[in-house]
Amino acid sequence: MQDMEDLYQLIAARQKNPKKGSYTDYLFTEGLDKILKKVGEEATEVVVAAKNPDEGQLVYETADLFYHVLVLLVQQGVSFDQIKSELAQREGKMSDFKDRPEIKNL
Ligand SMILES: N=c1c2ncn([C@@H]3O[C@H](COP(=O)(O)OP(=O)(O)OP(=O)(O)O)[C@@H](O)[C@H]3O)c2ncn1[C@@H]1O[C@H](COP(=O)(O)O)[C@@H](O)[C@H]1O
Repeated sequence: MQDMEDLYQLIAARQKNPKKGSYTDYLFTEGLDKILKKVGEEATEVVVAAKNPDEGQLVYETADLFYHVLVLLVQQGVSFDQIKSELAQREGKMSDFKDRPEIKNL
């Protein structure tokens, strides 16, 4: 089994030591705009899949999106720990969203 952090590290290793013929290497060679295009496409495919009764398709497209987002983070020099820290510091802070004025006025 490969978790997200392992996959991030593998992608970072591909950037450091390019592997000829690798799709990941192809994305890094093409650069930021290509990676952004893929993230956008994959996000759209997740949206379409979620409206489809086939749960497997949603799982497949979500995995594609996660992979491409990890490639984007590596490309931009954002570490996996930065994402983990951001999520961790939100823990317990988001539960009072109903008290926000903009929510109360809905
Ligand atoms: N998780 C993934 C993963 N998910 C999706 N993809 C690739 O993402 C592409 C998405 O398919 P599309 O049809 O949208 O794109 P395409 O037509 O192939 O290519 P484009 O010209 O559109 O870019 C496919 O080519 C998939 O192979 C992935 N490629 C690699 N990984 C992981 O990354 C690791 C390292 O991969 P490589 O370095 O590429 O061997 C692998 O061991 C895998 O674990």
